[in-house]
Amino acid sequence: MSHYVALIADKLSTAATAVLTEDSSVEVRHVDGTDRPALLAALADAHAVLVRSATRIDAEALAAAPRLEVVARAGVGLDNVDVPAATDAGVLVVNAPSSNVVSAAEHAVALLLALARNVPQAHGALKQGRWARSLYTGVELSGKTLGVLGLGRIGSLVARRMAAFDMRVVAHDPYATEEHARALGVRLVGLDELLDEAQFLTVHLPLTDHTRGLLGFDAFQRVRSDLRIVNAARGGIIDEQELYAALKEGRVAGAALDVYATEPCTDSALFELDNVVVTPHLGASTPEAQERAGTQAARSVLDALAGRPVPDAVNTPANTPANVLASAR
Ligand SMILES: NC(=O)c1ccc[n+]([C@@H]2O[C@H](COP(=O)([O-])OP(=O)(O)OC[C@H]3O[C@@H](n4cnc5c(N)ncnc54)[C@H](O)[C@@H]3O)[C@@H](O)[C@H]2O)c1
Ligand SMILES: O=C(O)CC[C@@H](O)C(=O)O
Repeated sequence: MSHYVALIADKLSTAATAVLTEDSSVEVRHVDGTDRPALLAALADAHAVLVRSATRIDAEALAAAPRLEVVARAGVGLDNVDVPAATDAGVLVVNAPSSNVVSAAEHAVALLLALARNVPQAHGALKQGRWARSLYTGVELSGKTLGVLGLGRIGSLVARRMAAFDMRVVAHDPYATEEHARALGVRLVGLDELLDEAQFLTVHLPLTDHTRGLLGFDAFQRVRSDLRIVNAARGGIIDEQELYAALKEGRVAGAALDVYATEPCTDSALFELDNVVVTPHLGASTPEAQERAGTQAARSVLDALAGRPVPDAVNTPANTPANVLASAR
């Protein structure tokens, strides 16, 4: 009888382990994927590895994993997995594309509201005994223009929610259809128009070679000075030094960030600015999202190891799950 090792390299919901152990041929092992030597050693025996966003599965990790058949990302973003290298190695990559999108969208909305009304700053001041009412005057959302950069799953959920606040929502996404945008009450615009018009801007792009640094010097030169930016997608999409300069010089009014170019991030010049609200990559951190992400990733692992079709496989169609697994065995 086959024996498979499924390596859990980031903290996943216990429901993920429960799903994996439904199959008696699967042995679950754990490793701290941020401990690189430990990860590389543990990968030597692994047939499957399950990660969130902290563990990097790159060419070096794949080379250390001769038995690997599937990498499962318990979440959306795949910037920590080298998908082309996995495909070359005959390793299937899957994610859980809808598992945490509601949590991520709700967190972006929370950041937007916190930013508009200075909630964290006022909360901090009052807890220190300062009744700072005039210092923390906010702005209304109603009637303001929200720019949504990336009208995919999360961007669309945020657009729908913010339209209910009577915001005028425009979006830039070269792959979104007019029909989809119209159904959300959103107007599709070019990137320059979005940057010119937005009073709030929320980023919902994947981090790729095309989106890295997309919001940098040029973008911050053309935006309105009352712009408030929310980024709950990926840190590298915004150039942090350029954002800092724009905030410091009053070319941008505020920013709320959940994600950073390098994580964990505990020491950033941005943290010194009073018009910056920050959270430590919490977008997907709800029990609801984690249970869905963990169980969906685990089910995909079981499907892959059993040679069944894997609906959430990302390195297809050139490498169908069957072909990828056949070449890996
Ligand atoms: N903070 C968190 O915890 C958290 C949680 C989930 C997802 N995320 C991040 O959010 C990202 C978006 O997630 P999603 O589920 O909405 O993904 P998605 O694939 O559904 O949507 C991304 C959208 O971006 C568009 N896009 C791609 N390149 C673009 C470009 N250059 N300009 C404009 N639009 C472009 C795509 O057409 C797509 O519609 C993920 O890739 C992930 O990195 C973060
Ligand atoms: O694993 C996490 O908690 C973050 C996941 C999130 O950034 C994603 O891309 O799905």
